[in-house]
Amino acid sequence: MTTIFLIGYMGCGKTTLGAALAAELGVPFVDLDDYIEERCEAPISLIFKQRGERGFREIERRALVEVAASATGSVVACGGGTPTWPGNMELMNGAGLTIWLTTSPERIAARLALPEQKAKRPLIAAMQDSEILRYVKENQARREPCYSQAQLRFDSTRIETARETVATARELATLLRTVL
Ligand SMILES: Nc1ncnc2c1ncn2[C@@H]1O[C@H](COP(=O)(O)OP(=O)(O)O)[C@@H](O)[C@H]1O
Ligand SMILES: O=C(O)C1=C[C@@H](OP(=O)(O)O)[C@@H](O)[C@H](O)C1
Ligand SMILES: [Mg+2]
Repeated sequence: MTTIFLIGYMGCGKTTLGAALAAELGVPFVDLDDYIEERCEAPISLIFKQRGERGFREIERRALVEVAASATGSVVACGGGTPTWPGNMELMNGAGLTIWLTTSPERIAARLALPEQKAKRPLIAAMQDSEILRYVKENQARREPCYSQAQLRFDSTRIETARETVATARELATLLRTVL
């Protein structure tokens, strides 16, 4: 099977749906943030603190190149900002199938405002909950030209529970089996 790259904004469900989709398809799952944390032996928040966003993006680019070459046939959940670095969308579109997972900004903001979600995402960690929705809307709009280079788009706004995630992964797997 071709490698599947899930892209989309922070909190849209790439990691959650990606793991369920890989299980459904019976293929390995790679989360790019987890891969980076293992490689660097440091959490994403510390990498941002020590090297800044630019330093993180350079590490993320190298990780993506490695994963695209080594994890063929896997489902890969990217970080929300992976598509913004020059060449990353071209790399993924050339190496497999890219799927843009979309979810409403309101739902994303509600998920990201949860303390444990906020704490692991340095771009929003210091924000008041009331600032998050505006930031999500503005930042998502800025990133849209990158996300829209995906080959497929899948709206997961209606998924609200873990059980629905599994059902959706099944639906998506069925769809993918017909196109791959
Ligand atoms: N379909 C869903 N229904 C309810 N909550 C979800 C769903 N998908 C994700 N979440 C919640 O939102 C949080 C962020 O999801 P995650 O998969 O980490 O998103 P991403 O990898 O795109 O940032 C998760 O911790 C999870 O609890
Ligand atoms: O959107 C972003 O710039 C980021 C998204 C995060 O991944 P998730 O989209 O899985 O939260 C993580 O890579 C990092 O905090 C930066
Ligand atoms: Mg994730």
